[in-house]
Amino acid sequence: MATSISNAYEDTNIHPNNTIPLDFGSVLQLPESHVWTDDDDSGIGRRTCLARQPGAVAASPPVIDLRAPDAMWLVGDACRRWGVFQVTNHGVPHDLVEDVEEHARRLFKLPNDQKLKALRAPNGVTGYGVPRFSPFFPKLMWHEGFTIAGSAMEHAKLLWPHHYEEFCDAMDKYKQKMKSLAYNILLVMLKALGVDEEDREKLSSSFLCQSDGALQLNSYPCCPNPSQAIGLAPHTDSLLITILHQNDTNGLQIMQEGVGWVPIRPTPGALVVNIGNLMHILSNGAFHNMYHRVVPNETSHRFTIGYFYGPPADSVLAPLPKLPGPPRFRAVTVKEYIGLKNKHLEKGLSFIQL
Ligand SMILES: C=C1C[C@]23C[C@H]1CC[C@H]2[C@@]12CCC[C@@](C)(C(=O)O1)[C@H]2[C@@H]3C(=O)O
Ligand SMILES: O=C(O)CCC(=O)C(=O)O
Ligand SMILES: [Fe+2]
Repeated sequence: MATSISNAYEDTNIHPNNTIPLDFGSVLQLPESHVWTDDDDSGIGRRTCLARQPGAVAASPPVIDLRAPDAMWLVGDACRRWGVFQVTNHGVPHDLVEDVEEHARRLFKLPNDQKLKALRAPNGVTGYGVPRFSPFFPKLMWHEGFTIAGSAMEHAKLLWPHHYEEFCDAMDKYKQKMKSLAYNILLVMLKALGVDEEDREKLSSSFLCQSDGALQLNSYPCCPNPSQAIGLAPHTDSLLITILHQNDTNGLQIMQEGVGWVPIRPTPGALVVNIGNLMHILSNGAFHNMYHRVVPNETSHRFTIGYFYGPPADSVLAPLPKLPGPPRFRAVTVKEYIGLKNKHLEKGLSFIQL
């Protein structure tokens, strides 16, 4: 039977995740379990920012109209320079995005004991819980999430026994829209890498047409002491690309070497697109492997919806042929790579470097 992207994540947890999210509504101050200090690898101490000339406008990743005539060039430049950009004119209906965000708010507003009924299994993918990579860190993140790999129905029934359909329908509709948008963005990226039509056809039939994605609903509640907390610890995403809707609350930051943490401010109607490890490998390192984190805030609840797009677990990935320079990575199956990432986190990539 054909594999899917979620097969790459099942049973690859080296560190089973038995932690449950804090009941955020019940705490008035930051619990010790959630206090991060400079050496907790949260990047909290890494506030290095070059002194900018007064009045200099800080550079930030571009907002690209996907229907603009020079979209392909802009996407390629952003992938090389930043590894992230925002897109408008993406074709995902605004009311669908709003509807999915409203369902996420409804889910996270449920009482803590109700949410825990849909807890993700320690070696599972779908369900409610702390970030999957939490076991790598000594402290807990100011975050609760709900992952949907495949159907959400089983877990949604636990949350809303009598009316789970509307949640599942909205998520399915959104996933379908994300899948076609991600496919189109991947084709633009391949063109930007100089891959000719014949090779694009081959890649499309070999793994792109079978690629799909998982949804991650993220909630970062208001935090009593945000300077000592972290919403999501610094990381890179593992798959090809991530497409992220963020509500109107800031929090996402990317690490720009030599500058420090650069905010990606929400642009109404835009979606954030970032390069994952598999796209970094496919581009032979040309597209930047974007390191990012989320910082919480005191007064506004941040919600985001991430769509993680990748090929089936048994797909073999390697740097595309005909790219300039010698290959920098060996061939790897998606399942093997995810296994390396789940065991070694960011060091996983070094195991396939040539
Ligand atoms: C399909 C995916 C992609 C996941 C796992 C699963 C669902 C949630 C994604 C994240 C989201 C938070 C960072 C990360 C590193 C994490 O721990 O969970 C991501 C991970 C990956 O990019 O590998
Ligand atoms: O919520 C955000 O702003 C970013 C989420 C993220 O990086 C992730 O889910 O991988
Ligand atoms: Fe991420």
